[in-house]
Amino acid sequence: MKALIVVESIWGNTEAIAVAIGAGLGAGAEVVRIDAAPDVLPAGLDLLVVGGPTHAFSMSRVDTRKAAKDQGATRVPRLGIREWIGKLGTPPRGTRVATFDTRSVAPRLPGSAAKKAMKRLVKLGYEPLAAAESFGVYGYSGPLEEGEVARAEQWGRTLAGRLA
Ligand SMILES: Cc1cc2nc3c(=O)[nH]c(=O)nc-3n(C[C@H](O)[C@H](O)[C@H](O)COP(=O)(O)O)c2cc1C
Repeated sequence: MKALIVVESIWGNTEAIAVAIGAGLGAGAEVVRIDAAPDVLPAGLDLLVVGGPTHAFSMSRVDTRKAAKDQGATRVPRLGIREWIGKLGTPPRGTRVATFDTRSVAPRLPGSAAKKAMKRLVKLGYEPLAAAESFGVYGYSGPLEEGEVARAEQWGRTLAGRLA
């Protein structure tokens, strides 16, 4: 099984979820930060997993990442999953996809980057392996809601089970 997990993260919460999903997926899963994500996907990929923070009800944009910087974030990626997905072409037939996001649970804000990402990826020709999934963080910078790392690892195991 070959899986690539591409993650955008500003304060590290979404990245921690990505690492846990990778552990759940098991051997053959690789986590890559958005800044280092390849524009052309590796050959023989069984599963692409894409995750990012929910910003303004959707995937981040230049202005929302700037807003994060203005709030003191120091590790703001130069591009987000929205722009990265925009560079992807049609995948080989049968390439599966899963998407996840983090979003604020206190205060509880609406929106899901994962749902928007899934819509774009399905339009490109990826086949969904699971419904878009969300994980909770407190406020903008976190930490993650209790139990979310374990739930992410379990979600990774579920994905691996569906691929088998
Ligand atoms: C500019 C901005 C807009 C945000 N908008 C939303 C939102 O619409 N809905 C939501 O649930 N969370 C929102 N958040 C909270 C983010 O989802 C939260 O910062 C993110 O999950 C943290 O993940 P990270 O540490 O990986 O960056 C927003 C955060 C920022 C900085």
